[in-house]
Amino acid sequence: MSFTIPPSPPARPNRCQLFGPGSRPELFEKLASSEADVINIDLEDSVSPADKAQARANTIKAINEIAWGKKTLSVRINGLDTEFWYKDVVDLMEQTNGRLDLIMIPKAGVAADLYAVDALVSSIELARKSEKRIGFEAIIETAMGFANVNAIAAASKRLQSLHLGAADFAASMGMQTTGIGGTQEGYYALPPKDAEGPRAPAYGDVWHSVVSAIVAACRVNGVLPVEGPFGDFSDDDGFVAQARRVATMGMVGKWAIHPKQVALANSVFTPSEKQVTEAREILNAMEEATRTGQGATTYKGRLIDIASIKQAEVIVKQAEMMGV
Ligand SMILES: CC(C)(COP(=O)(O)OP(=O)(O)OC[C@H]1O[C@@H](n2cnc3c(N)ncnc32)[C@H](O)[C@@H]1OP(=O)(O)O)[C@@H](O)C(=O)NCCC(=O)NCCSC(=O)C[C@H](O)C(=O)O
Ligand SMILES: [Mg+2]
Repeated sequence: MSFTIPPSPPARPNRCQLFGPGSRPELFEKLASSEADVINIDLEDSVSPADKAQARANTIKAINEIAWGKKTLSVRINGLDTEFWYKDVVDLMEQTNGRLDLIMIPKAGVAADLYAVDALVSSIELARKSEKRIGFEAIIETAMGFANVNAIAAASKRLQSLHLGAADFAASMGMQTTGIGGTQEGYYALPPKDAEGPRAPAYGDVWHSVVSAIVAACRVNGVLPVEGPFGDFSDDDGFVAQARRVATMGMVGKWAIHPKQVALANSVFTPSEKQVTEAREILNAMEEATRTGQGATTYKGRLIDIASIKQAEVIVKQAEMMGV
């Protein structure tokens, strides 16, 4: 272990974040009554420029009037290159009742993007003598954000989570696809020309490197890593496969852009009974091994050692936080 111990991420469930455009107020009660842990009302790319002011007003009314229960409530503001973002922040903070938990910053490219929003938010909190500190979420969805992900993850004490935005990321990287998340048709390899058997394509995970970079940056800085949207909400199997891949890589949750994706995300990011039982059995086996002076032992025919304790603790801690 390094002498530098990374901070712990926020201890709250973040299995599913359900999005709804601020310009569709008829969805707000449905967001509030969903099973998602986090609700994101969007003022950015799902709202057309002509609707920005109305969407902001709808969102402020909804924050003040709807019973959001125990949900973490977040609003995605407009990008820092627009004329909208400062007013998003000022109006949200000055005209709401303290129920807003997080501000989501899209297309974070450099650490100073978070610094700028932090300065504005801090000034408003000071002026209003607010006891509550607004937290941040930021989206890595540009080549610049990918290149600066470590600095962005360390940029503000307010930062609670970092997200992959697959659609903007693909565009910014110049990727040859219009798919939002999941397996991409063109990203495959073939067996060698002279290999035996049929020459079936093997699809790779085109998001792997950026997911891995986000997870590492988050784990170093005590921030939650979260997977963004999966656009084809008619493809449940594709959603689950993508969610399971990133859960296996260390992400804690995923966005839902349609209500039918909420249960899918919750089921993937809640450890199963089998996983929790196995993790507890590993901890018991290692306790017994330690008692008899061994650092390593076997469990179901495979090696377990002191590192296995840490792996098992990840699952047990998640289960305890989610009450399963
Ligand atoms: C994708 C949608 C536009 C589809 O809307 P709609 O056609 O109304 O869906 P359905 O008819 O299938 O709806 C069935 C029922 O579910 C309710 N509904 C629909 N959507 C939502 C929702 N988001 N939250 C809660 N409830 C919802 C409908 O009202 C129907 O209810 P009922 O009539 O009572 O049965 C729409 O789902 C939508 O707008 N989704 C969110 C879009 C969004 O927020 N996008 C922003 C995030 S993704 C992004 O920005 C990309 C990212 O930044 C990147 O770069 O990757
Ligand atoms: Mg985006």
